[in-house]
Amino acid sequence: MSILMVTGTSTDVGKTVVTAALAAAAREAGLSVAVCKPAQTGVAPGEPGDLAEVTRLSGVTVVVELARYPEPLAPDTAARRSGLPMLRCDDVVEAVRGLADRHDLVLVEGAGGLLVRMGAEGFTLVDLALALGAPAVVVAAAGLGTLNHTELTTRALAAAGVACAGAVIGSWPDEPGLAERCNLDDLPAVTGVDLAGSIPAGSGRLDPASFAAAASTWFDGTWLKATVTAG
Ligand SMILES: Nc1ncnc2c1ncn2[C@@H]1O[C@H](COP(=O)(O)OP(=O)(O)OP(=O)(O)O)[C@@H](O)[C@H]1O
Ligand SMILES: C[C@H](N)[C@H](N)CCCCCC(=O)O
Ligand SMILES: [Mg+2]
Repeated sequence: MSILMVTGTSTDVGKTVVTAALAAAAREAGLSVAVCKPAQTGVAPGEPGDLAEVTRLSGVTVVVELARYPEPLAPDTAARRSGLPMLRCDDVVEAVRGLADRHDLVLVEGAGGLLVRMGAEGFTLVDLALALGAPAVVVAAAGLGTLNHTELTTRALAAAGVACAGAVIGSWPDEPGLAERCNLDDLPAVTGVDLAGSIPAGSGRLDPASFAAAASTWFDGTWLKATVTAG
């Protein structure tokens, strides 16, 4: 079994779409996959959140959300304002380990960027990754500004002792501009981590069968086999 954390340089950068693509690729490779979204914010009770999108796109149905808060904020802030209980790091670790006992691959999607406070004592995805002994994939934007944001994130992972499994561009434009084209070389150069793939813009709007069939092609094949489908 293996656990892979999915973080990003910020919110709205494509973590959920990348999580769905990784889940679809692993499922297509015959692995049993589970996905955990510890803290969902900005979604009302009963409304579809990130995990509904992961299931819709990848077909993976073993999905676990541990806390949900209505306001679109950092989970600890949203919890305080809602009066709902804060998520606890130990509870997330226990839940993910339980999934890992029963599945080949567990994907854990953070909320927002790497250092967003997810709950009690201000724990972050870094704390979860350390407790689980799991590497993290960093989902990054494609264009101008991503070099700084991505290197900040990979340096924070390195400083904390969390292995970075690679970077993935969450939404690659149909017509990449100058910065996007340069970033394909500059991102691995400045971060020191592999650019493991990129998800074509609009992929989230594909029908599930097309998404699942294409997902594995969006990643470097060697990386995918070593990091994801090896199980
Ligand atoms: N490759 C893509 N194709 C289509 N839509 C995309 C793609 N990447 C991102 N999006 C869209 O951009 C928005 C933000 O993406 P996404 O939900 O994956 O961000 P996120 O990093 O998971 O955010 P959060 O921090 O809330 O979890 C969504 O509406 C999503 O559908
Ligand atoms: C609401 C949003 N979609 C995410 N779920 C939470 C993003 C928190 C970002 C906090 C911050 O970095 O300012
Ligand atoms: Mg998301």
